[in-house]
Amino acid sequence: MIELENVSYTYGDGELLSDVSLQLQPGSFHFLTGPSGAGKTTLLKLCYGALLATSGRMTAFEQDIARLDRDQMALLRRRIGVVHQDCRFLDHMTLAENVALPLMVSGKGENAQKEDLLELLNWVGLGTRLDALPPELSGGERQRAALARAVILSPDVVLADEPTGNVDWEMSQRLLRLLVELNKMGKTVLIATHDLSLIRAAKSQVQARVLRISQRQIQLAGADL
Ligand SMILES: Nc1ncnc2c1ncn2[C@@H]1O[C@H](COP(=O)(O)OP(=O)(O)OP(=O)(O)O)[C@@H](O)[C@H]1O
Repeated sequence: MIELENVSYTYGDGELLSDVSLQLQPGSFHFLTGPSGAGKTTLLKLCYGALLATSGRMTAFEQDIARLDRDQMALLRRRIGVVHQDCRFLDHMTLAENVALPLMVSGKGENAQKEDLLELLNWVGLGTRLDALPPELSGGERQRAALARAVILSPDVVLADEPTGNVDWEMSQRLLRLLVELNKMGKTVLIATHDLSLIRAAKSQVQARVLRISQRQIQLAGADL
């Protein structure tokens, strides 16, 4: 579904990822871990085409990401939902409007059903917060809204960058359950996190592969987490 073949990435002052190969199979669940600055966010950006590999080949849905034109890239982005580390809401728009934004941008806003939006917001437990403005939301509410926005276009793949950053343990478990639920619906899920206790907690809920970025390489983490 998403494949990296001998991918390297350099920001300018040295190579961050070196000759990395990885496959995300349809319906799989992955954690991506590693120390701060190891390149987790960068790897996610390569997966959804926000960055292009310095060398090597990135494939998504059997298409070479580097060869996509603007329209093809837009279609790719619809098939990959991203929960960004910093959530990135527009503060003058309500929670419901923010979550619905991808529908508007993709031209699906006209046909969108209010009931579907409400169902999605109920699913993340925000059905009563539709009119709240982003600055009024708690950290956990923001993260759940970001998750709802990431999946509103029914993507095949969900990439979540530290989705449980800045929330307490109970909320991180709630977010994890939502991501596991998405995976059980057939979506491929990749979570970048430095929170090893989250990974341990997931073990009883889902069969997940744990990848670790270390010294510019990606390794499969052992059972010693
Ligand atoms: N746009 C950029 N230009 C130059 N360097 C960058 C840029 N973005 C990230 N970096 C650097 O690349 C390295 C990896 O950053 P990245 O955000 O991918 O790591 P990360 O593993 O996600 O870190 P964290 O866990 O702290 O979020 C860092 O040293 C960072 O400073």
